[in-house]
Amino acid sequence: MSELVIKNAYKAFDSLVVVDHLNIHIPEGCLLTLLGPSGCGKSTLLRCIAGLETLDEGQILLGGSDITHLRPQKRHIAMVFQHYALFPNMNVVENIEFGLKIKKLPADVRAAKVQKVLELVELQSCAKQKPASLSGGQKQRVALARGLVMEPKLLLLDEPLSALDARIRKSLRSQIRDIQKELQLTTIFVTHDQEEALAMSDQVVLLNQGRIEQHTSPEELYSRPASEFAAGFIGNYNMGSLHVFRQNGHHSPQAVRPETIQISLENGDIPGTIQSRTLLGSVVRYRVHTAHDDVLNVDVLNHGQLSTLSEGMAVFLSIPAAAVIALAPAH
Ligand SMILES: Nc1ncnc2c1ncn2[C@@H]1O[C@H](COP(=O)(O)OP(=O)(O)OP(=O)(O)O)[C@@H](O)[C@H]1O
Repeated sequence: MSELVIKNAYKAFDSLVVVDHLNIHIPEGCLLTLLGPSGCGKSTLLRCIAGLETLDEGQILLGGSDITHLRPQKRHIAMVFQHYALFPNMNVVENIEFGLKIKKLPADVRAAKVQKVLELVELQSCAKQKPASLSGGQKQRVALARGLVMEPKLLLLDEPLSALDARIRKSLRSQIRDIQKELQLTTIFVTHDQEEALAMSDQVVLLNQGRIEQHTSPEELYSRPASEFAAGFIGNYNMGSLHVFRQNGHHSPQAVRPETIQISLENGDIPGTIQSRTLLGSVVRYRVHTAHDDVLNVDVLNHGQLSTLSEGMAVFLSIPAAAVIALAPAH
């Protein structure tokens, strides 16, 4: 069993509270993403779990054992950082093998383990290359392999894709997810990128100033954000003091996703005028100025007549009641 339980974790730097009495349970084999804006405490929490920082209060249990005060080397945790920190004078195999040598494993055992992870990260063809001759994505796969070869109980990934270009990011994120699923490895992934969080995770914890704003599935976080902060961070919600919400008798904060608003040339509840049209790839986003002086973002799929409307056109919008989400106010 390698479930992770974080109990009442608290960490402050002088008067700055960075991890504020957090409780998180991560089941075995789960990939949980810590998501949140810069400075919300994601990396600090991760570093406390790895043993690179100490908690001021609270407890961390891994597979039922209390690891709160163990040295990092004793925790059976692997960590991959944004910057790969590979040994430049060692080739790929030597980099991956390093931790096994420290553990004084026999050469044949080391070789078999290294071979296995080389295949897992698909780097067999680069085995003898030095880091300087590798691409960013390959270096990050070596860093991952170096962690995996130690057969950790927990994998910590601290923004491992941030330094890579968009195309490599996407392919490496699905490769990491595949490997994590194959090994059934309990994993915490840190990012401030909502798309990455939604694409990769079993569960997401959205952090705001060291506290949990919402802990849920990616689907739920996207479709049912619980608070103004969550809706502001995820997706492109229409929010704020919109007339359309007030006229429906809603006085608490509300949000509605751009793709749930229906747009029509003939009929609908809310007349308006197209202010701008932006092509986002598979989706076209219209900004529509309504007769009630709201400005709403409306997304339509990029095909058919409704994706080719132009600025200044008169349209009608309809918002299904079920698409309107009630939010808790920001604290
Ligand atoms: N060793 C330290 N000493 C003092 N303050 C620190 C230390 N480490 C982090 N902090 C502060 O704690 C806060 C949280 O930092 P942390 O790196 O955990 O945030 P983060 O959510 O990971 O942000 P980012 O996405 O920018 O990495 C920040 O205000 C940071 O300046």
